[in-house]
Amino acid sequence: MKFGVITFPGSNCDRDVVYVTRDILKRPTHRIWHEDSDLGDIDVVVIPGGFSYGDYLRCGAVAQFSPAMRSAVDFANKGGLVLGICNGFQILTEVGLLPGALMRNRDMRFICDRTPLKVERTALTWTSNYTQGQVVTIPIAHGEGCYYADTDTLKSLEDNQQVVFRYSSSDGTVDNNNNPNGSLNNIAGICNKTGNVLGMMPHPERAADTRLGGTDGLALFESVLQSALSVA
Ligand SMILES: N[C@@H](CCC(=O)O)C(=O)O
Repeated sequence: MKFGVITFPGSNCDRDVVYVTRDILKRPTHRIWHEDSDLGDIDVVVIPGGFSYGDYLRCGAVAQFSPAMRSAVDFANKGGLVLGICNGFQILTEVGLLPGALMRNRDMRFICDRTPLKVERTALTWTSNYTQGQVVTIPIAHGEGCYYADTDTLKSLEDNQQVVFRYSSSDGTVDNNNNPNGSLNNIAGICNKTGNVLGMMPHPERAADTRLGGTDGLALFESVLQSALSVA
């Protein structure tokens, strides 16, 4: 399984993802500059966190027009696996691969923390190595992470089981006291209807090495590898 990681001016988590896929998981990893429309021979595109194009206008608004993102949209529409982390999730909503929007955090402040997340769906390429309802601890770092969607969209996300991660307490309680940024329904990550596109505000790549304080995020990348093995 080969990974491709897009870098925009202002990305700051691209190397962290490369460290996980190339150095920890030992998988071929191709770095894709935002001006490249050729993604190369890859199986998974990762859109990393950061402040693409300085977060001007709003997070992800400019990145949606980059040649690499236009190719990533084609790739996703053909069934390719696309993961957007934090700024990557914001970009995925901007290009329309995922519904809804990420707005300013409820308290209007940038949050940098570690937060418990409840895994809501494991019948997915991205999460098969977790258990249903498992609570994992993953870092968050964002100013615009408050997930919003209109009532119909929210209902359809819930009905189709597209909510993959929710902010929770460490015992798995999902409520307003355990919602760092005010996201509707405590949504921390969603997938598209077909499940090949996942966007999440927390950073699994920052929880993939014991030296960084935890490995709860590594299972996400291992799930993807597992799915490739079971298909092969
Ligand atoms: N630019 C984003 C996210 C930062 C990141 O991706 O780590 C924000 O402040 O909301």
